[in-house]
Amino acid sequence: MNLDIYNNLKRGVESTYINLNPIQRGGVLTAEARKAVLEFADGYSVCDYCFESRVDLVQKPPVRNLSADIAEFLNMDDVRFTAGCRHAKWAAMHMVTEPGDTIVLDSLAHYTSYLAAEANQLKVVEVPHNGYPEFTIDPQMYAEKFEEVERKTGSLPALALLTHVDYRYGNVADAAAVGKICKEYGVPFLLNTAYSSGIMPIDGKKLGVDFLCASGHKSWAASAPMGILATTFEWSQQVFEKSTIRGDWSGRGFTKKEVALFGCSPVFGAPVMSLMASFPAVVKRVKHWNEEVENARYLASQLERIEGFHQMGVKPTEHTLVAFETFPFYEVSATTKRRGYFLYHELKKRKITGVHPGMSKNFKLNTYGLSREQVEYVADAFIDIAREHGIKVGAST
Ligand SMILES: Cc1ncc(COP(=O)(O)O)c(C=O)c1O
Repeated sequence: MNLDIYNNLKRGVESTYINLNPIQRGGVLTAEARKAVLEFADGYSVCDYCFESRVDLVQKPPVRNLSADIAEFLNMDDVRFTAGCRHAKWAAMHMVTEPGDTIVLDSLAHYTSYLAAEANQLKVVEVPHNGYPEFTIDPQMYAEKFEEVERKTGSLPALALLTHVDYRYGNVADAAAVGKICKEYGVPFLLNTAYSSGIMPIDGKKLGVDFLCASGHKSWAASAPMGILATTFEWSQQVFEKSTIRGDWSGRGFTKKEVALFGCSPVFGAPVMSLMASFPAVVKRVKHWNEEVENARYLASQLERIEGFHQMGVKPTEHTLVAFETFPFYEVSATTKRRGYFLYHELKKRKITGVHPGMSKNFKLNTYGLSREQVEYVADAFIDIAREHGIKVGAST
């Protein structure tokens, strides 16, 4: 065993570079969060003053307040902290469905939605998207799928899941319309806000959401693994059901512990404290969502000046995660020694990172949190790379 490899660990990504990695933009810590992470880095440091056997009830540091404030911020009634959005989805499914049930989900759902269903022994029925180039989800298709499930199984689906913003094209789905259909049919509605809450304003009640799942490390400026499961008063008791198990020999029971949270939230320590320390900044930043989208639209318009480049998904984009089809770069890659990696290296030379190494035919990027100057710099860099490789660039409009 060579233990030296664990010394002096470094991330290997220059902090001065512009990072366009779609999954990373919304999880960049605030300065306050960096301080809190150091202060609470030790294992169970959040539990110094735990008197009620659950992290979400701890008052010093104010985790109890944070739960209530996040519920208010999302316009939901009750909140718990989970090990990522994936755990939140698993937990909601686990507590409101039975093995063998069917759930309906959008065909742009993240793999963790499918795996959460699989781990709960659920069958999935997909709502199709409308295909190239927009890939949108028609909310009305949820009603069609509900009826299809009822015809085939004799009962309505146990749950409907919608990915509010999908990870492939950054399309913002019409959650309110899906929420309304769910209410009409009486199907519980789970909204995956991994790419929306924490960066854009979300009102769970307005959207008709029963279970709102969020990702702290993706969109709330928190350290991983951090997730949020928010629900309504109607569901709270069932979703956060307390343990009833009893040792047959010892007679021991754990009646304060919540089953789907493994008793106590599994994210005490750095994750929850970074979420807490970033929360005031998050409350403020969602108010600037329109400016963020304007930056992404600007970048898309500049990249589309490059002949053969097309933005995919809804146009103009309604999110900061944007996907592009970039065939001319693919053609260039075939002529360079570095093949598909040429783009990665060209960007790296310009101190830009986060576009997946090896991608040149299409890629996605995220401008969230970048200044306008940084976005302009990125646009100029892509245009520069195109010109250097003989690709035509149209005039700026
Ligand atoms: C749409 C979507 N949902 C969920 C996840 C997973 O979130 P977490 O890592 O918090 O479990 C991702 C991660 O990329 C995602 O894109």
